Amino acid sequence: MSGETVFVERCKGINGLDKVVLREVRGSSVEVYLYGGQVTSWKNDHGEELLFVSSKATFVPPKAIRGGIPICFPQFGSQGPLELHGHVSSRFWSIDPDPPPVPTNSLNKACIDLLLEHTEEGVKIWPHRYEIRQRVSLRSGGDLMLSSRIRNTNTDGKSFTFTFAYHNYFSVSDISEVRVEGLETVDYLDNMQNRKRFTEQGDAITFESEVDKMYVSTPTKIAILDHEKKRTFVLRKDGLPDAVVWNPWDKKAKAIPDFGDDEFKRMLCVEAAAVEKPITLKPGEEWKGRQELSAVPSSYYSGQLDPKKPQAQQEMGHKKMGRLDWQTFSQAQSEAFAEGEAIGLQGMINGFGLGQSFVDHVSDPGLGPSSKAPLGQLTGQVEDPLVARVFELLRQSLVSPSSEGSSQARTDRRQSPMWSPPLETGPSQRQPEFNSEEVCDPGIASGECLPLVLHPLAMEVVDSATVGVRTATKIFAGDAVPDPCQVSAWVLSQIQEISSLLGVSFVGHEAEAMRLFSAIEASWRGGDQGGKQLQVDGHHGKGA
Ligand SMILES: O=P(O)(O)OC[C@H]1O[C@H](O)[C@H](O)[C@@H](O)[C@@H]1O
Repeated sequence: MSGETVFVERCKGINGLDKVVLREVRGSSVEVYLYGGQVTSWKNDHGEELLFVSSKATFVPPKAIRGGIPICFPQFGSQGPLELHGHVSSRFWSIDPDPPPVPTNSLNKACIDLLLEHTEEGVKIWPHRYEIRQRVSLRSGGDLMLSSRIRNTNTDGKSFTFTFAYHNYFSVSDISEVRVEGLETVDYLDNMQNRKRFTEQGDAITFESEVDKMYVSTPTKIAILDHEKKRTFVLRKDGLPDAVVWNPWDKKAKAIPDFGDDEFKRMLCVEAAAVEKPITLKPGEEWKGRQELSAVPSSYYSGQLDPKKPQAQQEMGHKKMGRLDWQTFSQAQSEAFAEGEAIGLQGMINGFGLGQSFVDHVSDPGLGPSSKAPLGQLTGQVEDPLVARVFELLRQSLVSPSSEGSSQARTDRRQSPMWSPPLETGPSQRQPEFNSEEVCDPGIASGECLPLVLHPLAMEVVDSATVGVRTATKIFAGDAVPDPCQVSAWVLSQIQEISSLLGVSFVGHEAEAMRLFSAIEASWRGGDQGGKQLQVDGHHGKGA
């Protein structure tokens, strides 16, 4: 690959409307129209479109763009006196000249901050003054993050109340092949029955007719599984307690002018929302909400299986994955999570090709003990060979020296050459079969916890030349600085990423860390598990 990636580019889109394109080195991209402040495209590193935009979308103001991610504010749906979904998706946003600071350790290079303020015209319709700041970030693993801040700028002392949604239109292969997980047993208000309240049944949601439901107080994570595409979208949200699920189906589709008659088959809206309990802001107050979207191969998703489906069918779509419970994390991790940084852990795990199988459990921040105590406990059963293998690699790399017997063992390991041959990860070395009874470690089988004693995050800023990679987090020190000719840029970046996202330093564990990530990389490059091949720029450590 030649040429530098332009992470953020402003250009003209359909009908000459201004848009901003975000790119990430591995090839993912996002497009955001200033009209509506609306994301209209999110592509993965294979260039596949992940969002639905109708072929009949007009891209002509004042009509909102049909598809992508419209913002609903100050009113969701028809819940109030305003036009459906409020008015901000038919307004021209600007690029925020004074955006909130980006965290110094952030790995997001592709990010744009948009701003929308009330207009005096608008005040006649909704008598309030406000400011909405929206950050759209394309994270290093290809995840799409939207975060919004809404401020009441009324000067007359009046509070205002609003509802809000990210009206996500996901692109799916065929709606009859899709199911949504995470909303089972959750209460919903059915928009098709005057918002009457029901409780969702215990099964994952599938689609056979029109659906327009507002699920209230949902879990923070919802998965949309597309069997045919073998793709799972994961929606994570914060500050947005509710979720709307909408598909117009055939009849309603025909009645929507900017929507193709058959397009209901290829889309599903699962919207992160605050609708049941409207939010009130006093003058000067600010509300924050955000969502992160990931798209991962379904074969790596650890979602609950539908007990009603025949086993053969389940295996076609979803391999049963291991359950890992990472019960505690360092304080740094908890704090990072609170700051919204740890959510990116998913991107890192996706980088391993594990999709949700670790994230499901790892991303629960837990409440770490003091940072002097073992930082984590990893227990569980591992049923998938690839997950088992990486799990084992992780365990080997992160395992406490004390659990390996003597401090001599640790010293020996530390004196081993920086570049140890990668652990064997070829097909013949993988555990051939795991059944539900088998586990990769006897300690895990008996439910014993493995203490992880990586050091708490060393937040010291070191000179980028010293670490050989661009980072503000101390990862390597002194003689342990790796020779970039010996490990790939991907390995360095993953070490960097896991270090900052987990809130740990690898000092004292450099060789194991490099061995671990190199082995994972080698495994991916060998890729006989249906995992995609890594696409690594500057393989020999030239950096991206
Ligand atoms: O046609 P729109 O204004 O874009 O609204 C499309 C749909 O959005 C939401 O999902 C609402 O719950 C639906 O009631 C509405 O029909």
